[in-house]
Amino acid sequence: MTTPAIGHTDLWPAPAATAPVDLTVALPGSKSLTNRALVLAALADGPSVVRRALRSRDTELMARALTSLGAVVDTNGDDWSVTPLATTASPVAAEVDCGLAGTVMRFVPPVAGLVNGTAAFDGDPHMRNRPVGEVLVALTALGMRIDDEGRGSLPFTVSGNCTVPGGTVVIDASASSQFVSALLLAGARYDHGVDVRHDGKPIPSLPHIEMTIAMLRDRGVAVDDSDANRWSVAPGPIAAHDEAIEPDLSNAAPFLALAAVSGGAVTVRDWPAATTQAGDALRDLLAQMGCTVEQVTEGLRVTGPVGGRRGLLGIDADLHDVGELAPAIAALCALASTPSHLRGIAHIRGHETDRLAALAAELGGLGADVTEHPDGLSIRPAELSGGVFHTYADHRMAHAGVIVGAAVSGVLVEDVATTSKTFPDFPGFWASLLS
Ligand SMILES: O=C(O)C1=C[C@@H](OP(=O)(O)O)[C@@H](O)[C@H](O)C1
Ligand SMILES: C=C(OP(=O)(O)O)C(=O)O
Repeated sequence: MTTPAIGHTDLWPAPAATAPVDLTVALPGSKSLTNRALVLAALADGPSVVRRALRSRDTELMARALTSLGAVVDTNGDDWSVTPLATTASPVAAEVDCGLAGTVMRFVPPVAGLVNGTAAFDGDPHMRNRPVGEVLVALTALGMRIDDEGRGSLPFTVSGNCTVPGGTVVIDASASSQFVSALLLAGARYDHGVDVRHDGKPIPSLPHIEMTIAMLRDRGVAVDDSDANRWSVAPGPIAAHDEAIEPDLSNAAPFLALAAVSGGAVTVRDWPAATTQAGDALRDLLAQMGCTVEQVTEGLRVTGPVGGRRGLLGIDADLHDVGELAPAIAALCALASTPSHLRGIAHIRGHETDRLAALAAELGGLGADVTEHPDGLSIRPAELSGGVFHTYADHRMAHAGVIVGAAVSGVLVEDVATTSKTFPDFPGFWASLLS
């Protein structure tokens, strides 16, 4: 496999955890919940509030995208108020910067068909490689006008005329669950709703589709998901709704990993008792790796094994449903005392970078014994040493780098600022915990 191109050169000395930590952290809100809440608020039948919204690059790009289509999103403060799009307003000529946000590139085009005007989509250089063609073909079949010059990727233009016929569409969503979520989020606003069927290899990241369905139902939208690989959204209004955003449980991974590698304890405040977030799987994954995981009054408390990384166990895990956890888990596997096999994650080659190639290259570069497979990684115990950990503009690669750096001295994480995609001032917060 080829190693992705390396873009930035700033090197950040990752702080080491020289003793077992004992920390309680409050984490920023979920990217997935914030961006869904913003899209649904823009399509709703009245004003909504997104409480404790995540303020990060992905969510600010989403707010800007919806604003350019005619919604009003007030991002001052922690609670963001949203006035929905007015479909009869004078024509828009929007330019939508997707950055490197899959949720913006996939969730906003289905909305753009409902406005009067055009929306030109583009993003960061790597965004042109991330898959979106299935969404564009589906939207065309549902009655929207899209011009991508046959590329099936960014850049493309959506021309909307306030109504979308909708109906039945068959897609292959094996590259990303976001293809399905995208069509469901806006589908109630199409004349005939939307009936999405998947035909292809199994869809990854299914909890994210559950999240989409739950949020639609919270807003009074009828969704039939009784058949496998088929979702039907009835046409009708999307009720205005105030949503309190849960902490981002996937972004909890590096913090809980600190407990695992140092043999200390970390409590993440306000861990929800029930959630659709994929990051909730960390409870089970970390327990399998030898950590003690308890729900306490303040939140979720993880205590690392005695001896820290020396007592950390490898894991054989299918991460198909929770691929966004793979970089952090792979970093822990590289520090563990027994072998690991991470499977079912071919799709993460289409994430912010080819994460399997990047993890093999960067963990391997620090001495880890990693074999890259078409759909995963095998990682055997090895002595790691310091060095440069490249991040490929991928926030979760940076998380993997700082996890290794907490356990191994001399790790330099390149472009740690890329964490701003989903976390405000991650390096400042991380360093404050280890100073
Ligand atoms: O819908 C969402 O909010 C997400 C879905 C998943 O995408 P894939 O299905 O492409 O893995 C996940 O990895 C991503 O971080 C967020
Ligand atoms: C895959 C991810 O992001 P995106 O929403 O850009 O797909 C991620 O955050 O791990």
